[in-house]
Amino acid sequence: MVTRAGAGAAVAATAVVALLSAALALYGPPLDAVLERAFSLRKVHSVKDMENTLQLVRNIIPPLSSTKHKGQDGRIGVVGGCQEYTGAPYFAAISALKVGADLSHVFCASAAAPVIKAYSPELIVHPVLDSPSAVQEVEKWLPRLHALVVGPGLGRDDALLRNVQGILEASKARDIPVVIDADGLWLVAQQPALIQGYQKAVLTPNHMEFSRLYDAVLRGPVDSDDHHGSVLRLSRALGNVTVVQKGERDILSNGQQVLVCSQEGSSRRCGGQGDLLSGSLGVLVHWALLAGPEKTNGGMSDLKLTIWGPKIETGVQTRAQGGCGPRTTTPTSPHLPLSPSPQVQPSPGGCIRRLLSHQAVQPPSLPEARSLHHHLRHDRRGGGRLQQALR
Ligand SMILES: NC(=O)C1=CN([C@@H]2O[C@H](COP(=O)(O)OP(=O)(O)OC[C@H]3O[C@@H](n4cnc5c(N)ncnc54)[C@H](O)[C@@H]3O)[C@@H](O)[C@H]2O)[C@@H](O)CC1
Ligand SMILES: Nc1ncnc2c1ncn2[C@@H]1O[C@H](COP(=O)(O)OP(=O)(O)OP(=O)(O)O)[C@@H](O)[C@H]1O
Ligand SMILES: [Mg+2]
Repeated sequence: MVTRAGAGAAVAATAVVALLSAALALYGPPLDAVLERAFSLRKVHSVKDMENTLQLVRNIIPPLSSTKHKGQDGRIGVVGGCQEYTGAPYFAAISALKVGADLSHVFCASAAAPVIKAYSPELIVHPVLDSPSAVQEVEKWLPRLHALVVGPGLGRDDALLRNVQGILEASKARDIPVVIDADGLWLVAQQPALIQGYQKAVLTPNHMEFSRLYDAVLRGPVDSDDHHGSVLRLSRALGNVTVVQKGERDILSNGQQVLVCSQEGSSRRCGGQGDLLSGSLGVLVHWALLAGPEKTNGGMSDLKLTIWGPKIETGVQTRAQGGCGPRTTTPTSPHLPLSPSPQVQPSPGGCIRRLLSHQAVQPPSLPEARSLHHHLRHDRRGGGRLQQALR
């Protein structure tokens, strides 16, 4: 069971800094009291650092206003929930509401529906995923949803996976952003073509899911000496979809840039923390896309920050080189030179939006990507082609 502190820390340790706004949305002021509780088992983070980062995220949070109508700030659908797993879809769907969505739907197998309904009156639970007309049933709702989170608690039943395949196809046809997690990633590993080149897809693999997906797509093991490059390669091989590899440091890439979040989080490794992330991300991806260039200062090249957390990692494309990296790629100080000037400093939403709506380079085809992977693994002399790409 994810404890409150674990949940807060999991949120705060996410790969997508925009999720930090969840800390704000979940707990409201005073933030320092909340962060103190979230990090109570370890030295308390300087709220000042977190505050600076949060300031960047606020740009994409839609303001509350009496002129809005129900659902306007986010209607999110979670596709998952089966006989065995009812917690994961609940965690994902309730996180979407806690972060700030107005409505949260769960499309699950009939056996899971009464259980998830019992967890919360706030969730709109549709027991359709194991129905022969599952795709049509979900398709009816797609015009009313802003984003989907596919996979939490889905399980690996072939019939369910086939239905989810149809739901993904229908979502792509409507240009709906999709966050794919958990057993949704199991499906993508079986059929990478399902999301190939769909740049409004965000994949959120954990360690195991990343290895599985990497092996399925690039036909070889992850290069454990080159995490950044591995995430970049996988993103490129899938046509520049955004990949968020969760871990002690979360590594994100859209096949062009690599972002790293090393913000310290919970040391608990309990089940459900990834579900919190995927549900929260469903809302924030929608908000980041909605925010528009004026709120996220357009493209990557304007971004000064790419690393959120106490350390600057090397190997990240520098800002000068058109990336969103910090002004330097060598560690300059243990702490980020956080000198936000909001009107200049675009929000990390810019990174998210940029990651999601960048003008993609022509990604290599799958065979090309596989041969690049092969060369890189066997061409350790003075930086292979990927290292060139990262410079
Ligand atoms: N309460 C619930 O209903 C929960 C349901 N869950 C669902 O369970 C299904 C399977 O998810 P899992 O995450 O268990 O499956 P994974 O395929 O990610 O994990 C398989 C095995 O790998 C191990 N593993 C995970 N991370 C590892 C790491 N960093 N290093 C080494 N080994 C690692 C795990 O112990 C697990 O036994 C998904 O659909 C997921 O959504 C989980 O989200 C957890 C909570
Ligand atoms: N070793 C670690 N140290 C610190 N934080 C971690 C570590 N591994 C993962 N995290 C953080 O925990 C969160 C969940 O990651 P995790 O790998 O547990 O996902 P998951 O296995 O998909 O979880 P779930 O049980 O919900 O499926 C992420 O935000 C990630 O940043
Ligand atoms: Mg998971």
